[in-house]
Amino acid sequence: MSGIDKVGVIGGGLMGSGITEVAARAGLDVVVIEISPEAAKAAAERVEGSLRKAESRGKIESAEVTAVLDRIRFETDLETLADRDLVVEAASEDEQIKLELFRTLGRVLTKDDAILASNTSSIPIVKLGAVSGRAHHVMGVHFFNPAPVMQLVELIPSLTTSAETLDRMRGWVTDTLGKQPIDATDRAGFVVNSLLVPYLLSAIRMYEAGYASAEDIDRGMVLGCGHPMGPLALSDLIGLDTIKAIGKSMYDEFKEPLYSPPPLLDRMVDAGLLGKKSGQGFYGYEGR
Ligand SMILES: C[C@H](O)CC(=O)SCCNC(=O)CCNC(=O)[C@H](O)C(C)(C)COP(=O)(O)OP(=O)(O)OC[C@H]1O[C@@H](n2cnc3c(N)ncnc32)[C@H](O)[C@@H]1OP(=O)(O)O
Repeated sequence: MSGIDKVGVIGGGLMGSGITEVAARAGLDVVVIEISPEAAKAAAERVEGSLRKAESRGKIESAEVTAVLDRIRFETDLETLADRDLVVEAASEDEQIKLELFRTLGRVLTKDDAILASNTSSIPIVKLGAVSGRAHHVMGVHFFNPAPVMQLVELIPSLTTSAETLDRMRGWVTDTLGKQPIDATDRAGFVVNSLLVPYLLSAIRMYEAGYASAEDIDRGMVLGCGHPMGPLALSDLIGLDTIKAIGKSMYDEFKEPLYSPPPLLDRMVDAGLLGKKSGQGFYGYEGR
């Protein structure tokens, strides 16, 4: 057994709310930290909205929705995480923000063997471990969007993560959450984003160059390759700011031009066109 019963999640955005839902549905007590009461309220609505959708699809009973929601608390003070067995950081993909969080969390957690995990897709885990002062207990645990639906979790130990921490996280992901892990090394992009992000950026470049319409690029990959959604719709789902941040981290690490965010992506992020979460990306989502 992983011995992980009390979980903290930093950030209730797309990924944080999904991870919260997954953990609470597995019967765990979850505290979510947001930056303001307003953001905490939005995170609570996100989790409830997803549970109601699952309920409407017959994936979960109504009584269980209430029980799951009762297992989640939304807070704004990191100190409320003191008694947690595991904290999963799912803040925005910004190295400075994450470093500051790990510095603070390393001090806040009171249990000697408490694990600090990051859902980062591209920031070096070893750096987060170093600033936390408890590097043996720090690793990456990378979920996929939408977390309640996607089966995969990447496990990323750094050079300083202990074997025991990795074993406990593998047990948690497999036995408690019922997800399927793969192991990755601490390199920007890990396994999946190293393959996925250049593909998404290539689709954006193709659209930018006027090769084809967004709809036809997406239909091409859905109908021609059997993907559940096309690359531009998937970019909107992930969030264009997130894709830009991941591409930039990967480019910084490898200097591989395919990872470099194209100008159209920069401009869309500057304009606040972030995809589904902002209501507009390559497609419009108002009222959807
Ligand atoms: C960038 C990051 O670092 C890494 C990433 O996250 S990369 C992104 C990875 N994600 C992807 O590639 C997503 C690709 N897209 C897909 O798989 C699908 O299009 C999708 C799952 C997003 C949506 O599929 P679609 O069929 O249109 O949606 P929907 O019918 O609402 O839901 C799909 C299934 O999930 C279920 N579901 C939805 N919400 C749920 C929830 N909260 N809990 C449980 N099940 C849920 C639905 O009931 C449905 O199940 P069914 O097929 O048995 O009825």
